[in-house]
Amino acid sequence: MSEEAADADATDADVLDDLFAVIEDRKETLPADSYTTTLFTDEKGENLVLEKLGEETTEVILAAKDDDHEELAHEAADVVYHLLVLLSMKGMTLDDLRAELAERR
Ligand SMILES: N=c1c2ncn([C@@H]3O[C@H](COP(=O)(O)OP(=O)(O)OP(=O)(O)O)[C@@H](O)[C@H]3O)c2ncn1[C@@H]1O[C@H](COP(=O)(O)O)[C@@H](O)[C@H]1O
Repeated sequence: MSEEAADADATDADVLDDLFAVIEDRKETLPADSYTTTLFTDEKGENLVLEKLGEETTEVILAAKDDDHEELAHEAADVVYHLLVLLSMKGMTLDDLRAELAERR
């Protein structure tokens, strides 16, 4: 574990659930000035998410090749955020992801 990760507060353990809850709330309430809202309201929103996943995944690969841990964490977070938005768009939840991962243990 990196020093930065080790320093993270214990409550950060819930960060994925918290982020998914925020995404679900944006989908429900559609506040202005929210990037997430634009993804849910733009008629091309799903395509935007899919394009972002492609772009950010490429950036993950480049950061990994450069062995740039800070950039890798940044780009991986972009991928995870857009992946969670995609799951929400499809009416899925983090539990679907957990169930799939758990089946592989
Ligand atoms: N985790 C994220 C998150 N990750 C990425 N993004 C957005 O996704 C977009 C990615 O586009 P870019 O590729 O241009 O990103 P970039 O980082 O500028 O570019 P690169 O560094 O990847 O090259 C940017 O607009 C980012 O702001 C996110 N936008 C929102 N969130 C979370 O969602 C919550 C709700 O945000 P809003 O909907 O904006 O209120 C926030 O509190 C955050 O926790």
